Amino acid sequence: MKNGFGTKTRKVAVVGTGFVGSSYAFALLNQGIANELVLIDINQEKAEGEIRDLNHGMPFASPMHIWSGDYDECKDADLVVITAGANQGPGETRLDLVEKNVTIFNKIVRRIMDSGFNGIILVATNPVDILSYVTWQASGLPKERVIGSGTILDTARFRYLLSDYFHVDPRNVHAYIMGEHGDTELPVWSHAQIGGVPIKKFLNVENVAEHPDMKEIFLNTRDAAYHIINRKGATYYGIAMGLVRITKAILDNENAILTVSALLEGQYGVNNIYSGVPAIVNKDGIREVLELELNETELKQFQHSAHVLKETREKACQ
Ligand SMILES: NC(=O)C1=CN([C@@H]2O[C@H](COP(=O)(O)OP(=O)(O)OC[C@H]3O[C@@H](n4cnc5c(N)ncnc54)[C@H](O)[C@@H]3O)[C@@H](O)[C@H]2O)C=CC1
Ligand SMILES: CC(=O)C(=O)O
Repeated sequence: MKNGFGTKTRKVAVVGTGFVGSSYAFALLNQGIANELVLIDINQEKAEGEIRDLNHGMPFASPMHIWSGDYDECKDADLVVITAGANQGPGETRLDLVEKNVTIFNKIVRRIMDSGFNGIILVATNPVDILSYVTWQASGLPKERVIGSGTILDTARFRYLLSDYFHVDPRNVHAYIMGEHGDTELPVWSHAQIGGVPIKKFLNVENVAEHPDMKEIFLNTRDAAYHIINRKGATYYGIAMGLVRITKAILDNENAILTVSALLEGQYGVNNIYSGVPAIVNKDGIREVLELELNETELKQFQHSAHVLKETREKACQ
């Protein structure tokens, strides 16, 4: 479909215009990735305020039509990004949010689907792996078209901290965080490399996982959200940029490899769980989950993480 700018419409709807949703909208506008953006929130005044503020930046950005609306606006969206729901207070884990946010999601997803929507849903609300599963179930969409932001942010934090330690551009650091976006996530040291050179060669050690500096880097990655929430109450810029990265991979049909939350059906010995894994993302959503050869410790950690996600989901959804 053509829009008023004479270009193909790339329409994104955001449900939830709090810290994460509004930062995502701002990053999307700055990067000129979509040309139609609709913001939906239970607090319509908040969504309207964000629209006005974003629109005043338009003379400095690529043309984009931004407005606030209701769920019927999802009907012809290419992508709906859900960032609505409760966030963590100091000391709260992501899994502590599960009951509140499952209840909210059941309502939101029904309203999105009632609009006639038939695109891709990207979930960011926590606990993101469990809510991605709930969205997949409640929407009836194929698994490829329900994506969680997974460990995209954790992987970015990890790459940044490693780049800072080794004094190398983070774009040249290739290392994944997998599993739950949360306390049971794991660093995949066995495949971590910088410009093609394994990190163990840089450190001149056999077991990177036992290196004290690498242990500290992983802990600072895993606990980054707690460190930020204790200082400023919430995290939003990093995830907003991660969500834009996934959006670009979808709208530009990039076949990009990103650590997102995907439904696992036997990969890594795990079934019927959404969890953070490297996957190929394109216009159809998740094209393929990559199955890395994890070492024994990593595989056990990944399966433990999946077990915790499954138990939490079953308790919350019974
Ligand atoms: N996946 C990730 O890496 C990250 C996820 N998050 C998660 O994102 C979520 C949002 O966080 P913030 O934006 O900081 O929270 P926030 O409280 O600033 O915003 C939440 C928004 O959701 C709206 N909302 C609540 N119930 C709704 C409903 N039924 N329908 C429509 N809108 C509704 C609220 O009015 C509010 O505007 C949280 O669950 C947080 O934990 C935050 C950072 C990173
Ligand atoms: C809040 C959250 O999930 C994060 O910053 O990782």
